[in-house]
Amino acid sequence: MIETRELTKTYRRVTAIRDVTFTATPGRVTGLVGLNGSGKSTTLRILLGLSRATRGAALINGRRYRDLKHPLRQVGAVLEQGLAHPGQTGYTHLVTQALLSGASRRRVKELLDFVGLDAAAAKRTGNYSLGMRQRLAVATALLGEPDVLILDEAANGLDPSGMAWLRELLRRHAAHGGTVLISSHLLSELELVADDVVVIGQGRVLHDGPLAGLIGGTRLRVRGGDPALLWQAFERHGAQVTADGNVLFVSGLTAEDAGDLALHLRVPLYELVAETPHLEDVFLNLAEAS
Ligand SMILES: Nc1ncnc2c1ncn2[C@@H]1O[C@H](COP(=O)(O)OP(=O)(O)OP(=O)(O)O)[C@@H](O)[C@H]1O
Repeated sequence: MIETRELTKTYRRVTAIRDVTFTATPGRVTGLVGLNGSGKSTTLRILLGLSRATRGAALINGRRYRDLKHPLRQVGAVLEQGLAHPGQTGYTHLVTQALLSGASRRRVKELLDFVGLDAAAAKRTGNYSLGMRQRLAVATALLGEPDVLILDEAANGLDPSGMAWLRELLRRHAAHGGTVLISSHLLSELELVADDVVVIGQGRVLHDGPLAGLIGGTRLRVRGGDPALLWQAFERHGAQVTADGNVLFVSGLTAEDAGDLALHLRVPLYELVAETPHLEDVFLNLAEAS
């Protein structure tokens, strides 16, 4: 479980975050989304004890990071700037980190295989691609088998198959009861993995809740032979209807019901599409409204 309460961080004249309050619950993937400079890294760095809050609380499993008894076994973190020394091989880096978290060499080997770096384990990390460095960072985070995972822009540099791999890993971690908090400025990345979303804009929480609630309901886009007749029939069925020329936008009705009604009226349909608003648009609206 991750909790922040009225978390505020001020750098001289800049307030990076103000009164940021949210919870990331076990068993779910929580996405922290915001434009560049909105305060995501600041929030995550405070949670991980890398920066001090000016005010408020940042708790992991009910404690501040510095008060955790076995931090590396409770929290795994993937931060934007990789921690591996470029002269070290992937294997040496993991073995060194394993000593800190009390993990065995067998676990190191398992993880190299798990993140797909088996073949590159003997290469220096300085020669790794960005995607390989991200995979190594994920392996490092998993060393201590922590239940809480915190990832800052972890999908950066991953190709589509790497992204799919990371999504699957995070979903599986949550399915086993783990807590996952992942930040991104790309909403499309989180849309496929997050159960809950915390939207942050200019250091403030703009939305906190299930992803489905943020996206809102699906609406239908309907184009047919007699728009006025369709409009009346849809409204009689309790739907809300708006129009743009001959195209009707209908909410509160399933595509099946709309199709059946049109058939009953013998009005031909040329287009019947269920549209889900894109998260990017929802976010831009929230950011503009703030
Ligand atoms: N050490 C610092 N000194 C002064 N201002 C800072 C410092 N760190 C961050 N800030 C400011 O705080 C605000 C939030 O920055 P932060 O890095 O948390 O945003 P972010 O959402 O993670 O952005 P990005 O996606 O670009 O990493 C920005 O205005 C940034 O310039």
